[in-house]
Amino acid sequence: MTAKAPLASPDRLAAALAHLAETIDARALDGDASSSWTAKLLAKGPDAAAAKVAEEGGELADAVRRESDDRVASEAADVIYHVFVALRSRGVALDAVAGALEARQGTSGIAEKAARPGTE
Ligand SMILES: N=c1c2ncn([C@@H]3O[C@H](COP(=O)(O)OP(=O)(O)OP(=O)(O)O)[C@@H](O)[C@H]3O)c2ncn1[C@@H]1O[C@H](COP(=O)(O)O)[C@@H](O)[C@H]1O
Repeated sequence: MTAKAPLASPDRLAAALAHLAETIDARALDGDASSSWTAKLLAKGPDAAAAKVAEEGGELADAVRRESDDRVASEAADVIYHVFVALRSRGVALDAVAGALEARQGTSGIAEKAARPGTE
């Protein structure tokens, strides 16, 4: 595992994510598909949003494997944007995602997996 800097400014990331979520919400309400990628994607529905999540996820994986740090950050931003659009297209509130993350806080992934029914 490489020893890179941890998240140095969580407030900056939180602010960027909140701004992105608000922009996507605004586009969902009155975006114009001829001038807004978000509105165009939302108009196509959840299947199109899902396809972009899968495509961008693959591009991020490729970047993690063999591209520069800048490319990894850029592809991660693409994934986050398209995940937000996909959630909006399904009408799944970001609060629900926050709740899922909060529920996992303090529980090791290894402990969670071991506690699943049928896991020995
Ligand atoms: N963060 C993003 C963002 N990330 C990626 N994209 C767009 O997502 C599209 C698909 O990205 P790709 O890299 O797959 O582009 P591509 O390979 O040419 O696309 P394909 O031909 O493969 O479909 C491109 O048009 C990108 O510009 C984004 N579009 C918008 N945002 C944010 O959403 C805001 C509102 O954007 P509009 O809705 O377009 O006004 C923007 O100000 C940004 O903050």
